[in-house]
Amino acid sequence: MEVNMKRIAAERAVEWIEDGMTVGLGTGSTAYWAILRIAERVKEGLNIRAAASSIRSEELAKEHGIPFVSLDEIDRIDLTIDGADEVDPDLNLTKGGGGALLREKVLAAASDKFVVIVDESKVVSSLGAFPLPVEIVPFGSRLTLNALAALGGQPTVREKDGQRFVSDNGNWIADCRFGRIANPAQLSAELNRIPGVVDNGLFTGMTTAVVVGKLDGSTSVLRP
Ligand SMILES: O=C[C@H](O)[C@H](O)[C@H](O)COP(=O)(O)O
Repeated sequence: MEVNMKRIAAERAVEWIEDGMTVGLGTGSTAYWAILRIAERVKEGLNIRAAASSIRSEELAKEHGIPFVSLDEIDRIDLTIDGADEVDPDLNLTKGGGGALLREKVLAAASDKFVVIVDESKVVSSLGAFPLPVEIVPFGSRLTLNALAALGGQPTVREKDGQRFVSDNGNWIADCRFGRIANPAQLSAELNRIPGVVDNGLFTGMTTAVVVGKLDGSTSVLRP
């Protein structure tokens, strides 16, 4: 039987959720499995409340009966579980393949623990093979794209099903190709200095642990 590496990583991370916690829900095909497992644990009696990093994760969680809390009602999140597109040896991440990077970063920054769940193909020696998503405001986008290009990002505005992709926040995503990213924190700061950039998919110094699902059916946990 084929091993579902995303699912085993997700289910292992969900074991870390304890009664009474406020839990942040990530977005994507790996976070999907975490949400389903959390829903099972809630049905078994786990008492938590959850906040989500995207409209689709919120809908999935509500559909499966996970008690929900608005971010406007809380000051901290105990534990957020989310996927990633790449993880480097320092546990810096590229995120935003699904376009949810801004809300994901808002949740991660407010979380006491930020646990990342990936299959082993996402663990890389340096970030950059996966195009870096950058969320930009539509206003003046040509100027913002010029600034991203000047930094060496070769930006492409994301499309989905032949239409411009619009984030949950009404913004666009510029997928950038910087090649190997030698200093993720520095690049992240440079990107966020561009006025039309809302945020970018580099998550540096935020990760508490990475749970890696492996082809042999095992998991491993990476810590900074
Ligand atoms: O915007 C999407 C998120 O950052 C996802 O967590 C990331 O793209 C990983 O997604 P997946 O688990 O589907 O590979």
